[in-house]
Amino acid sequence: MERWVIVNPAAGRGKVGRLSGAILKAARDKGAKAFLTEGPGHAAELAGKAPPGARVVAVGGDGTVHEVLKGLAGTDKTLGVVPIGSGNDFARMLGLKGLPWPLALEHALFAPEEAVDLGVVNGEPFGASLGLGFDALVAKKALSAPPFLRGMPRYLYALFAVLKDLRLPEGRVFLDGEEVYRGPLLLLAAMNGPAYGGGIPIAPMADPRDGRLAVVLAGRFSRLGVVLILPRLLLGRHLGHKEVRAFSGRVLEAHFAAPVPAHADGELLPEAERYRAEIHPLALKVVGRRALEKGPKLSPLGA
Ligand SMILES: Nc1ncnc2c1ncn2[C@@H]1O[C@H](COP(=O)(O)OP(=O)(O)OP(=O)(O)O)[C@@H](O)[C@H]1O
Repeated sequence: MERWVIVNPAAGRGKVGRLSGAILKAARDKGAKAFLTEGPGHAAELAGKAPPGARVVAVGGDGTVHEVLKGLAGTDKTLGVVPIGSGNDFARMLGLKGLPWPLALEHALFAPEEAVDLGVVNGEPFGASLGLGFDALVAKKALSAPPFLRGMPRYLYALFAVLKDLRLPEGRVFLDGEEVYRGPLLLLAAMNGPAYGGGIPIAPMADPRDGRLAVVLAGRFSRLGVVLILPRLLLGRHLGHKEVRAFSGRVLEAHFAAPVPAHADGELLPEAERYRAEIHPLALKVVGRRALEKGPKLSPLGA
């Protein structure tokens, strides 16, 4: 089996760039082919070129994972992850968050594989999360924030800029063909894993192996309502709010009168008036923690 390692030097706010020499060397020493990405889109291109049956390891954050996933989805290649991004929600979903990179690399290259569900939205695969509306708008706004703002201050700037002009789109939401909501929509999340945005537990009940999307819908919210629910959201205690509903299903459709922004694994999608998301049960081969924990011998990762 060929093993490929794809390293995004821009991930982790420069951290991967600083470590990239050591990571490429470690990967090659272990018999893998290792590549440094040259810009957005390159990781997907590389992953697409890996031979059938290959194991392809994404080194970076959720954006890197998302790109590699695009190059692998629908093939028999396996996705491994070395989480060193600023958002590592896919790795969190697989139980790999927090591993030091040398251990994570060893694990991604050699641990047994397992299968998780694969999300697809408007034809594009996603691993952990899909978000429509408010959160995608904040991510979009963050792109145009002043360059001196980085990390959390950048997102806070974007959050308040979006809140200032908050206008909720009217939407219709269908789950497995049945209309489940019609009205103003703050956000709609269709989740494979529990968290997005670097650990925000929007769908604590999500299970990436249940063949279903965990859907969380936030309907009519005022500006103050958004500010007040944020702390609850960060603690995963938002599901009891009267304007928040949770569902689960295989096919989610959302229709709007005008294009609404969306993100998949934190990467912005082309804006659309209609979204169709579906789950493909156990369609993605990954190297997670689970196969190892269930297996006969425990590795040092068990520590
Ligand atoms: N060589 C490169 N130079 C610049 N950007 C790159 C390069 N390779 C990949 N990218 C882009 O880097 C972006 C961020 O990657 P990723 O999400 O993995 O890291 P991150 O640290 O979690 O970043 P962010 O906080 O911006 O999401 C991706 O959107 C990807 O397209």
